[in-house]
Amino acid sequence: AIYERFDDLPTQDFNYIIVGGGTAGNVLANRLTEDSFVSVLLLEAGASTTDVLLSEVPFFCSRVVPGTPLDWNFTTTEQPGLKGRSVQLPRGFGLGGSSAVNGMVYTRGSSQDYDRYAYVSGDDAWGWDALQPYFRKNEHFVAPADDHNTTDQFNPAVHGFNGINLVSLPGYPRGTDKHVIQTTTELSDEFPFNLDHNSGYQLGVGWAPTTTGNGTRSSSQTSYLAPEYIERPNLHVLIHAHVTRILQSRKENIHGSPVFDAVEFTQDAGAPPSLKEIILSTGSIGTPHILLHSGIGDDAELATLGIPSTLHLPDVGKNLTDHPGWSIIFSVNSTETVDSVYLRNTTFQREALAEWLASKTGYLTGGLANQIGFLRIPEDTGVLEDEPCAGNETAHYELFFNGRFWGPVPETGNFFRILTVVLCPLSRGTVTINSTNPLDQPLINPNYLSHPQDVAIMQYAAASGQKFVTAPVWDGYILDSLTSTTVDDFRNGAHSLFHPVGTASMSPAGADWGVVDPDLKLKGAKGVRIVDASVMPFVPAGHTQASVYVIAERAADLIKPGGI
Ligand SMILES: Cc1cc2nc3c(=O)[nH]c(=O)nc-3n(C[C@H](O)[C@H](O)[C@H](O)COP(=O)(O)OP(=O)(O)OC[C@H]3O[C@@H](n4cnc5c(N)ncnc54)[C@H](O)[C@@H]3O)c2cc1C
Repeated sequence: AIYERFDDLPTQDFNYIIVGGGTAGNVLANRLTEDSFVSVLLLEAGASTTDVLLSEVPFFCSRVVPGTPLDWNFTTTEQPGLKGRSVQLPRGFGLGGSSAVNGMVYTRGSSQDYDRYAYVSGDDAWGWDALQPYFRKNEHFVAPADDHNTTDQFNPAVHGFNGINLVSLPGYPRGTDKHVIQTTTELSDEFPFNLDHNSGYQLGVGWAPTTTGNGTRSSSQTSYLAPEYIERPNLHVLIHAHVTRILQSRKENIHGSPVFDAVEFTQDAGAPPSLKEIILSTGSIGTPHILLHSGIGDDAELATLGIPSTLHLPDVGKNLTDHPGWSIIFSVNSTETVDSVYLRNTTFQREALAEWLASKTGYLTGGLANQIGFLRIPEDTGVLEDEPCAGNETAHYELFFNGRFWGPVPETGNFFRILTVVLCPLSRGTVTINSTNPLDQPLINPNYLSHPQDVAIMQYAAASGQKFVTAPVWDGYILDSLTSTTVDDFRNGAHSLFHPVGTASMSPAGADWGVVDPDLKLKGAKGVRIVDASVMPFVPAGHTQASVYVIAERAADLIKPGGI
């Protein structure tokens, strides 16, 4: 059940304490409590997010964050690569975590992304083939909200139909669907059609599935904590519990490793013990934040703040990697755009909401975009000095086709937008702290566009987006390009795609770098595992939630007694 106060919990004996009821944390809460003899406490700083309309309605995903009660409201430090701007880095605050506020795009990346995780961590079980059962345990593919024929839009052979998390194809047509798909025929060399990006072979342009089902968002709360699971007597979810540190109630074990066996949090509850393990699932920002305040990080850096070191792990908070994105915008000769159909039409807004509330159908079942492209920069262009991606079938950049203006919509005009994304950035940043108060925000410095090759890829991607709309099908539709593709322009306009990873990265067992071993145990310590986006050593060439779900599904098997 879900509790608001620690004192109301029916027990204080737990086998596992999971910190963070987000994307990964709820998978673990579900899977570990499949064994009725295992007792789990899940601590979440925010509240429940089911029944929050902004989260439930797919179309509202662009409004649910930033700057709402469902957001941690993080901003980055001033970014030299973005002309000194600091940019918003929303993270979901509440059960479901970022899966309750994200853009819902369901992409797994390329098979090579996972094979690189296996190679870098020294554990073949993180490879694409080995993870297939876990993708299927997660995914429950369902028909789109409008029940249209999806034969040419995905390959059922690569999807899971019996998992827990709902995934489906776009549930409402967009005015540019035909244009985007026809471009894959007219400019097939550069923009080939890909029936299913989630097959492991991601290159090309195709339809974009989302974590939706029955016209509604599927978050890790609506799925993994659905009523049949949350009612388990061995699953205890405590909300409004902001964890500040993990603690050692004993000094160290016989091998000299520190044992972390208790957590401190904002409800005045003392420090409940965790009998077997503490699992940190607080995400790429929250996890290093808690570790650093617990004295786990670089000794010297912690000493400058006067935080006593409990474990010298210099890589905590390092290796922060995120996807930068930038939109190119075109004015178009059509009133069938999101701007005209919805954003400026308050009558239709009311009607669409009424339809969604009555039947979970209609315009508001649509997400951000119906199509997406994963593309590579040809070698002979000379743009790239080194291969930044996991392999030669992994995309360097993404084009995300979204029929609306970005930002406050001008009073007149109709627009088509292509979001361009650098998928394998070489820029690296940090999450650090500059205060001893764990309730203060951390310093988040993703160092966007600090590596020259990222800049070159973004420029190529923007030019590629311009090229896309030169296919004959766009004749008479595109009126004007409103964005130039100079480096100055996108340094002024680029932003986060909200995919931070890498701040508690996996490395081989025994390696003197990284933060967790391939079994996700905190290096050099006992009693702590990390299961969230922070453990990924590289950001996958896709949106990150599918990777987080699959990591959590495998982690559950690693954690279960006799786990594989
Ligand atoms: C606005 C936005 C749009 C995105 N769009 C997409 C998309 O379209 N497709 C996609 O694949 N990915 C997308 N992502 C990224 C994706 O959602 C994340 O990579 C993924 O959900 C991260 O999962 P996680 O488990 O690591 O962290 P989260 O899901 O963020 O979970 C962390 C949880 O821990 C809790 N927590 C944190 N600190 C504490 C603490 N100290 N004490 C207690 N609880 C704490 C948080 O409240 C949260 O519930 C988006 C993300 C955002 C924010």
